[in-house]
Parts: sequence; structure tokens; C-alpha cells
Amino acid sequence: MLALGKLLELTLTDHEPAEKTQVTPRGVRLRWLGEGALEVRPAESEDCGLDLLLSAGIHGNETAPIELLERLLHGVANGKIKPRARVLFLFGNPAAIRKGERYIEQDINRLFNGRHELSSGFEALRAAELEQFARVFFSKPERTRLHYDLHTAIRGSKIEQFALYPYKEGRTHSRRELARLAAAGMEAVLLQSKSSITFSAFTYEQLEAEAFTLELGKARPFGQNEGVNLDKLEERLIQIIEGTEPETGDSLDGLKLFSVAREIIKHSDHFHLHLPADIENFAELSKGYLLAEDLAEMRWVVEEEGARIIFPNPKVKNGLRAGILIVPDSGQRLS
Ligand SMILES: O=C(O)CCC(=O)N[C@@H](CCC(=O)O)C(=O)O
Ligand SMILES: [Zn+2]
Repeated sequence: MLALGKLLELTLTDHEPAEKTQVTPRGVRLRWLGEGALEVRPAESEDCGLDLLLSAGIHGNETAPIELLERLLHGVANGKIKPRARVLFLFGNPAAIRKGERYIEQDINRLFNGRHELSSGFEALRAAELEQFARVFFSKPERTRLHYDLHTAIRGSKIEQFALYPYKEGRTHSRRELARLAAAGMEAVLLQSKSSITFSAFTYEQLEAEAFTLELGKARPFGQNEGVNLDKLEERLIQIIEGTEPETGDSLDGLKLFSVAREIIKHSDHFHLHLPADIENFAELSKGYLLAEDLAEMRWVVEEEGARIIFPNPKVKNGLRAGILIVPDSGQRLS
């Protein structure tokens, strides 16, 4: 296997490779771009015109997606996977991955779309660097752009694997991309309805990529991910990389759609979330339920029919999202 296939090992040991570019016997070029960043380029005659960005480890303790990218990279580096797409592999927060923590000083996934400019510290610098890797990678004209940012969640979930689809004014969510996600094992998609500061929101809003955050199960340390089944996603990603993906058609095949009713923002240290500590993502909340309270008698009471909660987290920093209240979506606005 080519040494650059060991991107995770290089990243975990904070090593710069001696050779920055290596080529497989089939003419696939691997190029180390910087810490946790590796570009794979097929021979020109093989190129199918797709640019695929795969990121993981934006949160350092979410290891199942990191292990998945490592398997894909090994496959490319030892010739078992035969790429026809350009692929950029990114490990988002190397320092946090090395420590096995979500972040060190601040959550990188709240620092995109310019937010890093208002902040300081190495996570802000890394967010700027990740934006730049993505910007350069997606700068080639007339190519198809796709980004999957892979995560696992803090808590268990009634719906194990799901996607979050960013929003941009004037752009519609693609039914075809949703069908592809269903084929990759996603059981639900949350259609966002406002601009955001996550990595997938950046590539979707600014770089014209189709982009998704994928939630793939519960976060566990390296080597303890047997409970996270990524077989369907892995098979689909290999097909996308090799340009052998079967046509999915338009059928959403039982995929559940949701939209955001409200984001719960923590404004102060007085914020209190009235949910059990072990509540699962997608837990249903009945109308009239007092969900949260904050300073100045601010109250979040559930008013929506069919409401559910995802990512409840009262420990986030003030000013950040402490949960999302979602409702079923009919999918009428898909293109
Ligand atoms: O389990 C949780 O509370 C968070 C899991 C996670 O990291 N989710 C992402 C979602 C990103 C998005 O909204 O697209 C995050 O919170 O950054
Ligand atoms: Zn995450």
C-alpha cells in the first residue's frame, strides 16, 4: 500500500510525510495537502467528472466515520478501489481527534461561513484552512460537486442514520440526492430552512456543492464501533468513487423527511432544558410541553403538531444551538 494511504496514522502522530505525492500502478495520484488532508486524482482518461469531498473528525470523538474514511483510503492506496472521481479526504480537527474529544477550545462546526473571522485560536484557524481546502478542491469548472460531512451523535437516536440538508435562498433541495441518500442507508433527512455555520452549510452555500451532514450512530472511541453499521454507506461511497453507482431514480423509498420548526438557542447560564438526560434524538414531544427556559422569562413551549427534538445539549456555549425542534415535512418543495 502507498504510504500516503496511511493518512490517519500520519494525522494521529502529527507527522508530515516525506513524499507528498505518490502514484498507484493504475495512475491514481495521491497528494498530501496538509495536516489531515489528502487529494485523490484518477488518471485523466478515467475521470468521470465528479469532485467528492469526504470529511470526518470535525468532532474529534466521532470515530466511526474516521475509521470509514481510513478504510476507503486504504482501498484506494492498495488498488482495491479504482477511483474515477476526484476525492478530497479531510480529517477536520486533528488535535481533537488525537485527544478523543469533540473539540479542544471551541466547536469547529460553528465556525464556518465566515464565523472563524470573528474568533481566534487554532480551531478558528483550522476552520479557515478547511474552507480553503474545500474552495480550491471545488474550484474546477463544469464538474459535479458533492460533499458528505460524516458525524456520529452524542446520544442514542430513534432514527439511527439520517442526513441534514443545508439551505440556501433560491436553491431547492434535490429529490435525486435524497434518493441517493436513501440508497446509502439514510432513514431520514432534515431539510434546513435557513443559512448555517456548519461545514456542509459552507460548501452548499458558497461552493455550489450538493452537501450534507450525515449522522451515522452514536459516538464511541476508536475500535469500539461494532454497533455502528456503515455497510450500506460504504458500498455506496465506493460506487460513487468508482463511477459505478446504479441509477437510483426518484423514489425516496420510505425516507422520512423533516423540517426545522425552531432552533433552541441557549442565551445565558440560566438556560434550562426540561428533558431527561438520556432522551434520544427524534423523541416526540407533545403540544404544550415546556421544553426550555432562560433568562428574562424566556420559555420554549411546544406548539407544533408531531414535534420531535434532535441534538438537545444544554452544555453548549451561550449563543449556540442547544437543540432543534423538528416537524414532519411533505417534501412538496423538492426539485
Ligand atoms: O449529538 C449531537 O448533539 C451533535 C451531533 C453533531 O455533531 N451534529 C452536527 C450537525 C451539523 C449540522 O447541523 O449540519 C453538529 O452539531 O455539528
Ligand atoms: Zn459531530
